[in-house]
Amino acid sequence: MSQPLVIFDLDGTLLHTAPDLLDSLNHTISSMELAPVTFDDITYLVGSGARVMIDKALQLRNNPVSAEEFEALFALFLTHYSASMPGRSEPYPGVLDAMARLEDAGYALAVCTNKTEIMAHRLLELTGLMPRFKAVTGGDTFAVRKPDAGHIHGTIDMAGAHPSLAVMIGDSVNDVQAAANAGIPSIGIPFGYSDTAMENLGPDEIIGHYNELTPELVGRLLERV
Ligand SMILES: O=C(O)COP(=O)(O)O
Ligand SMILES: [Mg+2]
Repeated sequence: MSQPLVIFDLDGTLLHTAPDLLDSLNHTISSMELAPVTFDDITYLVGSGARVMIDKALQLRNNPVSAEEFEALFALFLTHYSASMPGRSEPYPGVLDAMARLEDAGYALAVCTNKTEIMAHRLLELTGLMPRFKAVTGGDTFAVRKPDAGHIHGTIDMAGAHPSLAVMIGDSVNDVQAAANAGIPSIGIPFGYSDTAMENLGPDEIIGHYNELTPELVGRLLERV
């Protein structure tokens, strides 16, 4: 029997990355002389990967660009973001203890993020967290990404786990929806980057702090499946 698996989203769930994402995004759009976006825009901008984030920022500033210009902006973002890592990004309060509790209880851990795979790996390497995860998949690892069930199922496969013994933890509609599409339970955290209140997204559980993320809670969710 495979190990039960707890899958974390990355931006806004495992790590508070918004200040660094914002810096790199503003560096990127300033190349087009566009006014910076603000921290309040983050809940709208983050959650579907850097391409969507840049696209939404351009829409906010009413500044459509050609496909070629867009690729140049995306490259500029990746270069700046990669060079700035780990920047000010840090784990949310209590998440490292929660990970340790789950590991001690026999759970394996994985990350399923819409960040590009190379950025997710680099950030987790630089924060020292990479060795903790059986699999880390990004928005470009497979042909599909969250909210598509295939992203979750691909992550579970890579971790050597089984969908009947996996739980997803995330901060946005993409996470809750991907879990529902994949037929696995979800835990929503309300302190990340979502422009819809977590209780309206319908996860199986909501935790207000990582001290509520216990092996007992995950075990209960898995029994319910
Ligand atoms: O960076 C993003 O837009 C999405 O990242 P997440 O899936 O880890 O929340
Ligand atoms: Mg997120």
